[in-house]
Amino acid sequence: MPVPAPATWRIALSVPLPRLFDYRPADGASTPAAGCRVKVPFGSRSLVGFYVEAGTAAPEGPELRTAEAVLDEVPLFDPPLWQALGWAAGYWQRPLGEVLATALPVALRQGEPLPDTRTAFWHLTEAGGTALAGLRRGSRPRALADYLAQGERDEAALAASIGPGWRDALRRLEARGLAASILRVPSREAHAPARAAPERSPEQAEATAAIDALAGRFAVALLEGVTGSGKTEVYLAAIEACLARGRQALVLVPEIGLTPQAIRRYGERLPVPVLTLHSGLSETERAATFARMARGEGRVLIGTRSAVFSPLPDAGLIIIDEEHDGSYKQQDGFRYHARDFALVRARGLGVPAVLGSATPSLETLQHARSKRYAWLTLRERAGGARPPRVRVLDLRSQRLEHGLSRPLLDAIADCLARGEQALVFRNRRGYAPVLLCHDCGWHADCARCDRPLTLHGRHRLICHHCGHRRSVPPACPDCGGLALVPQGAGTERLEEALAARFPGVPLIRVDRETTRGRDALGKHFDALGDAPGILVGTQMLAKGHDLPKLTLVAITSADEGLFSADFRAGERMAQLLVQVAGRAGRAQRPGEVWLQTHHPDHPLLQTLVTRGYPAFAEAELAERAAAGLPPFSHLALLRAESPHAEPLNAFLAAAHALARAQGSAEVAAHPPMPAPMPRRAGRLRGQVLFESTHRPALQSLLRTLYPALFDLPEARRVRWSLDVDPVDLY
Ligand SMILES: Nc1ncnc2c1ncn2[C@@H]1O[C@H](COP(=O)(O)OP(=O)(O)OP(=O)(O)O)[C@@H](O)[C@H]1O
Ligand SMILES: [Zn+2]
Repeated sequence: MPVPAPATWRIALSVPLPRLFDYRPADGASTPAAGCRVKVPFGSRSLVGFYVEAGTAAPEGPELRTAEAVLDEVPLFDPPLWQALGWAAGYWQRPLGEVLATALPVALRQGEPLPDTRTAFWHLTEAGGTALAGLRRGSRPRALADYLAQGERDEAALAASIGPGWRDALRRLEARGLAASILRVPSREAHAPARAAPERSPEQAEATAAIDALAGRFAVALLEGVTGSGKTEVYLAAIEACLARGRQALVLVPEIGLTPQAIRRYGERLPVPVLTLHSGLSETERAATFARMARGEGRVLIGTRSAVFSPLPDAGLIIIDEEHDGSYKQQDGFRYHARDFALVRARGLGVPAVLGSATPSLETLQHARSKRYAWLTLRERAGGARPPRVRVLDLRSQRLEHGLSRPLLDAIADCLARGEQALVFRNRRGYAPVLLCHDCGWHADCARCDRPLTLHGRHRLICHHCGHRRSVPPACPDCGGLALVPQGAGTERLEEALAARFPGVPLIRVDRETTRGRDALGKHFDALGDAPGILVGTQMLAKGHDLPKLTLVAITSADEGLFSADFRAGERMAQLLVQVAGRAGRAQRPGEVWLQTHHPDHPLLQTLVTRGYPAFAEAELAERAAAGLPPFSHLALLRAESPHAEPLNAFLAAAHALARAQGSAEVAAHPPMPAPMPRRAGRLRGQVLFESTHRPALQSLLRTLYPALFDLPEARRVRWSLDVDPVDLY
């Protein structure tokens, strides 16, 4: 008689292997629900994994180890989230355990319990009521007792009312038995918002009504509104309506967009506390936010990319602001796209999603054109502001002072004289992008990347690709000449030149060097205030900022991206130019945009300047359609790198052969190629591109190819990764 195969638990672990792991059930434990965390032995370690399903052990299989403990009674993932994450692992080709771990705050990933999210509420005890009159007038304990006599208060309210020293005073009352606290969940009752909404424009009202009409079912709306058109007002109105229906709202914003100013704006206008999730939070705070959302205590969550994994048990609405923004795509590990995953979640939850942008991605536009998305537009700026006037400055006939032309410098002088602010945009940090020998043409390259080193200050050369640093050589290493000259201008050089030209004028540089850490950007803006001054910086300045005194935007070079090999370079450049230009003249005073270029007749620039982003996007979509590029085809990119050519080529050839052997007529597997940047940090880089007009065909190929790649002996000798829907081909 055959022995019945022993039952096993199949566990997803966060290890780079595309499979589940079998364990014997933990002693005395009943079978957990799918998604519960389980502690299991793995090698010499103990790991936290996720129960997926029951299995049976193969009779001839290896001896199974026993699971150590089940950590959850109820899984941390609710069923729609669990399902969406399973889908994500399949779609973006990543081991389920890694995907599940990514979706959790680190503390929960490591097995901590869902944190207690109750708050201490303080009240006066009976003894406190009696003793109140005897407390010294004007003392802090007395003020505190008077305040508590009005009713129970949480600690935030005490801090706000009493000010510094409140905690000490409270401790003294507590020690004497005059005050006591209880822990409970803050009530969900709505309060009156601190600030009223402005009167909505007819366009804003129309968009709001259209979003409202989608409530209660899955639908996607593209809100295409020119810069400064008041998209945030539309989001706020939609969130209010969602809250009124008793539902939760999730708002995703780009990394740089979640400034304290933006958070305050939502907080002041909504009738509930707003939770946030961003890189500035501690792990404890992240876990608490997760718990608050999971328990339904949190009603509105605003966060960057990873907030898309938040539990939403009462979901009503998902908003993705600046949907075109590159920071929504995770560029390593589990390479998901938060916008796309947000839409998958909305579908699973049966709620509408709103994608907002002044410069929608071509993918999103194509969905709107083909009527899969509702298409809402705001054509006018809010509050009577006018669109900025754009001037193209032909650099071919101009002498440049450190990258700045005379007419531009004059315009900045006029702007300052009017008491207004100017923004000088250059998407290159450092002093100069190249250090050149004037005598022989030698230039300083990174020995590990074969790309020019960027000059920082006057003495340091830094590789922006691998971080390699060295000092400027005293003479040209090739010819011994002493004429080493910086070529081109980065933000540092512009700052120096502007400071020399406009002495005494407040000047603030905004780039990765000067703007690190939480709210560094907000501090820069505060320092500038409303006084006349100049901002000079990189794309950090392009996103969503609203500075009423800013009337002049100077784009010092519009030429990058015009001739790039990357098919998305034009789209990206157009988005960047329109967004940075959109910072000008957002309040009463009209704005002007100066665009310096050596290619004033370039069709891309011409279309953008004379007919705007929508016309540019139409033209670009037509070209993509003709060339069979996304969004009219779908890509997946297999990348690999190695210090040596032989293992790299062997792996790519084997992977390519494997794909060919699977033979899908609908998917093109292009032959192995060097990456657009063929060497980086001393490693050779290559890739195989898969392409299909039929997404399911591509997915079906990847489903078999991905696990098979792990089994290739060649795979062990290289670093490799698979990127589904890559946004850049580097
Ligand atoms: N109906 C309105 N009446 C008056 N002012 C408004 C109205 N709606 C929005 N505003 C103001 O207009 C400015 C621009 O609004 P908002 O920042 O929402 O624009 P946006 O569409 O998000 O722009 P961008 O895409 O450039 O970031 C803000 O200062 C906002 O307070
Ligand atoms: Zn380098």
